[in-house]
Amino acid sequence: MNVQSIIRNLIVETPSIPGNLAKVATAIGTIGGDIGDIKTMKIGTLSTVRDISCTCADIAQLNQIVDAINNIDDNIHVRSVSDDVMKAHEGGKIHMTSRIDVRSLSDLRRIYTPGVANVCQEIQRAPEKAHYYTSIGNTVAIITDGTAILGLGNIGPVAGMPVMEGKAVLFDQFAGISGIPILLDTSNPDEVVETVKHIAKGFGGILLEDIGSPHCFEIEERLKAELPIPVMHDDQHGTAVVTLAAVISACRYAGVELKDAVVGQIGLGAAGLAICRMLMAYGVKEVCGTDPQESALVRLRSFGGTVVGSVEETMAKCDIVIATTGVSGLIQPSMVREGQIILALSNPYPEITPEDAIAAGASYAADGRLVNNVLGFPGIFRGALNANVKSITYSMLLAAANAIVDATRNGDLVPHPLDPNVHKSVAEAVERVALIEMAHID
Ligand SMILES: NC(=O)c1ccc[n+]([C@@H]2O[C@H](COP(=O)([O-])OP(=O)(O)OC[C@H]3O[C@@H](n4cnc5c(N)ncnc54)[C@H](O)[C@@H]3O)[C@@H](O)[C@H]2O)c1
Ligand SMILES: O=C(O)C[C@H](O)C(=O)O
Ligand SMILES: [Mg+2]
Repeated sequence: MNVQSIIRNLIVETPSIPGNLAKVATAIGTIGGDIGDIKTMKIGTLSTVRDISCTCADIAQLNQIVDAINNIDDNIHVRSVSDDVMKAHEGGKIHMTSRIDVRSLSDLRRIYTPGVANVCQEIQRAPEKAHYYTSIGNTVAIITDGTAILGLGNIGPVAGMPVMEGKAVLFDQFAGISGIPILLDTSNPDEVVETVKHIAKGFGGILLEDIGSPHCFEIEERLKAELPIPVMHDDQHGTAVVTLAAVISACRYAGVELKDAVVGQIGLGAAGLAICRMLMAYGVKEVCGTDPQESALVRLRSFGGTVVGSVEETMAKCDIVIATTGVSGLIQPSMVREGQIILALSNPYPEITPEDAIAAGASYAADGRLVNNVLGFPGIFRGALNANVKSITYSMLLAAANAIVDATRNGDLVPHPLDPNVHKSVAEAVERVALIEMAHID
């Protein structure tokens, strides 16, 4: 499979006779299409209509697949090709809803004027009660300046909104948290910090998302120091937590002692440097990395990592390679060493596909769809909000990584993101550490 790809839905009509779906699947597979979900839309006496989701390398391959299906025989037809990804985004993916029905005048008076005034005054007298009488304690701002949207680069905050809405959907579904996207039209650290500080009162936590390096480091550090609520840059720490979990599992299966392994990081931006730091905090002795930006190398050295000259050198030297560059196809199969563990985490397209890495000799390989911070950030914030903690610490992040490892089924690198247990386990682990740490401070 090509590193880059498109997803389309084929609406296919076949005679209602056994064996036809197999012919369609064979036609798709022979051209190199990857079948996802198949939904049966209609079973008629004469014909059956199915919606077949298909990942293809590009439009040319999609057209070949359509032709191949239409050429099976005169009774099998592709009725239409739809782009369900675009359709799912029509009107946006999120909507603020009320938790209370307003059916009578007394409902109106209870939840709005005049009843609400008493609640306001109660909070005025005892501000900490806002945590109980408003949604603030369960709401997280998802803040971006649009400078590192996935691996698409600096495409601006508005173009990044679909990603932010996606994070809000995941917050809601996996952790019951309201995520509110906030789009900033500045990347200047002073202005970002000032703006976030001015709006922070309405939120129980701040998730920084797809803010590029190096300005993301200063922004996060200052906000953490200056705000009394949890602040976390997802691309740094959410990613580092999930990556550590995946690496721990891969090493167990491969019989490698992680702490003694040589780990190489290709790309030392927000995600890459945080992964390096997390691995070192875990006890890995040798972490090295490469990046064209001198400032990234200076940072790596300051954290105790060593600099490697190039992608080729990193691939040749390291037992475990983690890539977060945003550059699709950067790792050539010829660079892969026998038995290497390779996590090519760039989204939407990895530095090397897991299939190509395994075919080239890697013992374990994954991309950023599988090893994704979706396994981390919802549970981390759930746990932090439950404990009403002021900040998210390294111990909480390590506990989250261990919880992900414990929730991983034997043979897998990480749990399935739709497994509700993983988010619950991460939340409980973070809350437990948060409560212990708060008890020690008190
Ligand atoms: N799977 C996940 O959960 C996850 C999480 C966060 C980020 N990511 C992905 O990681 C990528 C980077 O994200 P980020 O937030 O760290 O961005 P970033 O802009 O902060 O960092 C990217 C870094 O890669 C470096 N780089 C570019 N080309 C390179 C090359 N040829 N060799 C070595 N280094 C190179 C850049 O100089 C930069 O330092 C994106 O594609 C993003 O989607 C994935
Ligand atoms: O958004 C994702 O899929 C993961 C990560 O936050 C990224 O920026 O790639
Ligand atoms: Mg991101």
